[in-house]
Amino acid sequence: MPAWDRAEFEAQLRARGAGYHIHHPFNTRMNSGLLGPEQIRGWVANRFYYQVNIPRKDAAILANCPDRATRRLWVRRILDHDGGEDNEGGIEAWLRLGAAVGLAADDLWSHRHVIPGVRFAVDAYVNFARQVPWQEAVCSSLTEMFAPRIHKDRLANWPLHYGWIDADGLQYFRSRIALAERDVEHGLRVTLDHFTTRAQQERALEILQFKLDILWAMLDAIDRAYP
Ligand SMILES: O=C(O)c1cc(C(=O)O)c2c(n1)C(=O)C(=O)c1cc(C(=O)O)[nH]c1-2
Repeated sequence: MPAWDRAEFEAQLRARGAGYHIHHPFNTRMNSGLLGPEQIRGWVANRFYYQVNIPRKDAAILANCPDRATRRLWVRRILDHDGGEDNEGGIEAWLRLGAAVGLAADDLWSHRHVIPGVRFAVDAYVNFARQVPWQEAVCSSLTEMFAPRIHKDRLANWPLHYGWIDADGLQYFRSRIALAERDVEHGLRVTLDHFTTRAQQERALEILQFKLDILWAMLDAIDRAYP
């Protein structure tokens, strides 16, 4: 099989968006205003486990990457979540989302609401990044290609459907749009440069599918735990 050219390879990656968790029934119900406060709280508390593990995942990629130029760009992702000098960071913003839906900081930090399926899925993502070549872990972050749409949907629909949630709590979603676009630009460049034979390109699609499955499995578990 001949390799795809860059444009076709990128199109193949983007086509996997059909399996993004934006299409999961739980997300569809969330976006249509059909969830109650307990279900929203369950989602926010469980997703916090993802949020706090993203910078650990990114640190694993840094640890495996011998290329200084890549590390310079990648290290920003850790500070995006953990915060830095004049940036509170995404984890702090997620805590404010928690407060807006009625969850105390300790409800989130204690992980007492985290259900097994979410824990296993998130841990699988971090372990993957620890164990594979760094370019493969970079490729697995490319679900972020599809994330700006999901954040924009929440910003548009939550204020309409969930008047009980203080709109200040939605800042996390607002902040992620530009960051996701920046991250994808870099992640896509690494992926298009690294996976060059057709077999490698097929491997990249499998990796992206693995990550899509992690996000999907999280919502399957959440959907079942908060019927
Ligand atoms: O709300 C979402 O649906 C969603 C999805 C994803 C994703 O596609 O992995 C990320 C985020 N949010 C997000 O906020 C985020 O910071 C993030 C980092 C990453 C990653 O894989 O490195 N994905 C995502």
